[in-house]
Amino acid sequence: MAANGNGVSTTPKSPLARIQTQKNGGICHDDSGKPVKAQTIDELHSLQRKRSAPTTPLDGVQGAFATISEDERQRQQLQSISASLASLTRGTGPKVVRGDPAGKVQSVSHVAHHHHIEAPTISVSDSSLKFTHVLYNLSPAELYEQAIKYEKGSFITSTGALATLSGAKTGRSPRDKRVVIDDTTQDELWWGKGSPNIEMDEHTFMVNRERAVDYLNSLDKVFVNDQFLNWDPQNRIKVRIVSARAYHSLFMHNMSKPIPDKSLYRCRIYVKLSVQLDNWVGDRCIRPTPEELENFGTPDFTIYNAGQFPCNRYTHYMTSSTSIDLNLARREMVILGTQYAGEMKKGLFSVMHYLMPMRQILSLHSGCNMGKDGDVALFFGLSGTGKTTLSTDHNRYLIGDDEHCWSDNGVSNIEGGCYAKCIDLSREKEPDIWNAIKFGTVLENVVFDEHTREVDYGDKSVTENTRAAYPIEYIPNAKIPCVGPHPKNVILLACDAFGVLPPVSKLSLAQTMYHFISGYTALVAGTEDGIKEPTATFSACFGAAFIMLHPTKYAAMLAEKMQKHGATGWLVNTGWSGGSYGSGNRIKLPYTRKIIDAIHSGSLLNATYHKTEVFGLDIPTEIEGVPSEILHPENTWADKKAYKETLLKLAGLFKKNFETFTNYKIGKDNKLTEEILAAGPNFQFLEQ
Ligand SMILES: Nc1ncnc2c1ncn2[C@@H]1O[C@H](COP(=O)(O)OP(=O)(O)O)[C@@H](O)[C@H]1O
Ligand SMILES: C=C(OP(=O)(O)O)C(=O)O
Ligand SMILES: [Ca+2]
Ligand SMILES: [Mn+2]
Repeated sequence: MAANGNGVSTTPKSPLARIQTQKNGGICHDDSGKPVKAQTIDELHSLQRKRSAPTTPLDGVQGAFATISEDERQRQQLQSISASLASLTRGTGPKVVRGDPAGKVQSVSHVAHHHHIEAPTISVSDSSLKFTHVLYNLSPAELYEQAIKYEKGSFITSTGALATLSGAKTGRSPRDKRVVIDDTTQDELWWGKGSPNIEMDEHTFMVNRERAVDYLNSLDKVFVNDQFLNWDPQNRIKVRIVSARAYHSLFMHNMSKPIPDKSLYRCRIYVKLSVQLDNWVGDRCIRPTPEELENFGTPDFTIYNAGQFPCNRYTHYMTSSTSIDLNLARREMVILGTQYAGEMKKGLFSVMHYLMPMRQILSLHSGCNMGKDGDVALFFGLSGTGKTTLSTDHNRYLIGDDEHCWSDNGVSNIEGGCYAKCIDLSREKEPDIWNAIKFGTVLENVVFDEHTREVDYGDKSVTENTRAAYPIEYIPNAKIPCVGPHPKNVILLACDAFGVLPPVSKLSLAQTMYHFISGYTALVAGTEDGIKEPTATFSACFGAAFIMLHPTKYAAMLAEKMQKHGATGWLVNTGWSGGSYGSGNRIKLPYTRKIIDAIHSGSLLNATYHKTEVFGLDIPTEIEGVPSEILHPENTWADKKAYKETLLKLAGLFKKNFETFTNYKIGKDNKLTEEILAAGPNFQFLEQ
C-alpha cells in the first residue's frame, strides 16, 4: 500500500479507498501557496489583466498636448478618429467608441458631443445612429485574438506566426491604381505612356472614399493604427490606417510600428557608428520612447482600407471591382476590392516618392544593408529579384529590405519591418528569414498542415506570392535605428530568365543610369506547362508602379548622389544561367551571395575585367567561391547560336523600351544624357 504526498491512497486493490486528510480537524489543505485575493470567479478573472490603454506616438518631444490630462488626450484622440471617419450620411463623423464591442466600452466621442456616454449594447442598423467601435493601436497579442476569433481563415502556425488569407487578390493590382488629377498634380506628376499614374477626378475619388467610409462605418468595429513612416526624424510622416481586419492592422504595425523600447538603442553598431551618424539620431528615432508617447494629433496621411468591399463599376474610371485611389491634396488613400496587404505599404511608398523629392531627398525601391566598417549597399530590383533575400545577410547589418530614402545625411528606412516572399523558403538557405517567422509575424496565403500547423513553403495552392511580414528587429543583426551613411555600392538586381546577362558586371555611372531608368527584369511567364518563353518587364527606376514624378527626376538625383559620394554601380543577374528558362537553371543563391560578398569587401573592384559584346558590360574573370566559367554566360550555353539570338533579342527589347526616354535631359548639361544613351546595347559590336 502506498500513499502520495497528499495522503491519497493509490493502492490499486482498493479503488474506493477514502481520501485521508491530515491533522487540522478534517479540512483538506492545498498548501502550494496563499489563496487568491478573489471572492468570485469574475473577480479572479479581473485580476488576470492589468489595465493599460494603448498609447499613441507623439510628434516631437514638446508637443502642443504636453500639458493636457490623460482624459483630455483620449477625448481629442477619439475626436480625431471620428473626424477621419466623417461621411455624407451623417454630415459629421460617427460616434466613436473605444474598445471591442464584445467587451467593455471605455469612452465615446462624436464631433458634436464631447461628454462620455454609454454605448448601446445592441447596435442599430441605421448608420447615422450607430456607434463605431475603434480598436486603436492594438498590440500583436490583441490582434491575434481578434483575427482568430473573428476572421475566418486565420490560424496560429507551429512556430507562432499568424497565418491568414488575403482573399481573391494575392498580389498588387497596379492597373487599378488611380491618382487624382488637379491643377497641381497635372503639372507635377508623370502622366501618360509608361506612367503608373492613371488619372481620376476629385469627384470620383470622393465617391469611392464615401463608399469605403460608409462600409467601414457600417461595421461593428474598425482598427486604427497611428504610426510613423521613415527613420529620419526630420522627415518622418504621421500616418493613420483605418482598416476592417485585424490582420491588416497587425501587418501595418509590423511594417512601421512604434516600439517604446529603450533597449533597442543599445544596439552595438549604433554605438560604434554614433559619431558618423551624429546628424541622424541624437537620441530620437522613428519609434518614440515611452517619454515621447503622448498625442499623435492630426495625421499627415490617412489610408481607408475597405478591401473586403468592392468598388462600384458604374463609377467613372472604374474598370474592375478593385480600386486603389490616391489623393495627394486630401492626403488620403482609399482601398476597395483588394485585401492584399502589400497594397497599403506600397501605397504609402508612392506618397513618399512624391513628398521626398520635394525635399531633395531620393526615395529608393531598394533593400539596404551595412558592413561592420559602415559600408552601405543598396539593392534595387523589381519584385522577386532578391532585394529582401540579399539584403538579409547574416554577416551584415540590415537597414531595410524594400523602401529607403537617401538624403544629404545618408540613408534611412521608410519602414519598420520586412515583407519577404516565402515560396520555397528553406531554413538552410535563408536562416534569418526562416527564424523571423514566429509570434507576431503575419503569414499571408501560405498552406499548412491542419493538425501540426507546420507550414509547407513549397505549396503554391493559394498563390506563388506567399509572404511573411515581420518587424525588422526579428532579424538578429538589424541596424536600429534603421539609418546609415552614404552608400558605397549600388547593386541593380535583374532576374534575367533569358539567361544572357552575366551574373555580375561592374557599371560606369552612365551604365548605372541606363539600367536604372530601364529597370529590367524577366520572370518566367507562368507555371503552366508549355510556357517556355520568359517575358521581359521594364519598370523605370526599378519601381515604375510607385514613382510619381518622371523617372529622369529620380535618375538625375541618383547620378548626382552617386557621383558626389563615389558609389560604384553593379548589375547582378539573379536569374538564369546555361540557357533561358526551360533549358538553363536559376543561378544558385550561394553563388549570388559570394558575388555580393566580393562587392561588399571591395575585392571585386580590383578584379580583372573584360567587356561583353552588345551590352558592353565589364565582367570579372574570377570571384572567390564562384566557378569562373559561369561568369560569362556564353560559356554556359551549349547552343552558342541560340545564345547570340537570345542576346540580340533582349538587346532589341532594351532599345525599344528606352525610346520613350531619348528626349529627356538628365542633370545640368547634356553630357551625362548623351553618355547614358550611349551606355545601352550596341549592335555594331557584333560579328555576324
Ligand atoms: N540566385 C538568387 N538570388 C536571389 N534570390 C534567389 C536566387 N535564387 C533563388 N532566389 C529566390 O528568389 C526570391 C527573391 O525574392 P525576394 O528576395 O523576396 O525579392 P524582392 O524582395 O526583390 O521582391 C526568393 O524567394 C529567393 O529565395
Ligand atoms: C510588396 C511587394 O514588394 P516586393 O515584391 O518588391 O518585395 C510587392 O511588389 O507587392
Ligand atoms: Ca519591393
Ligand atoms: Mn522584398
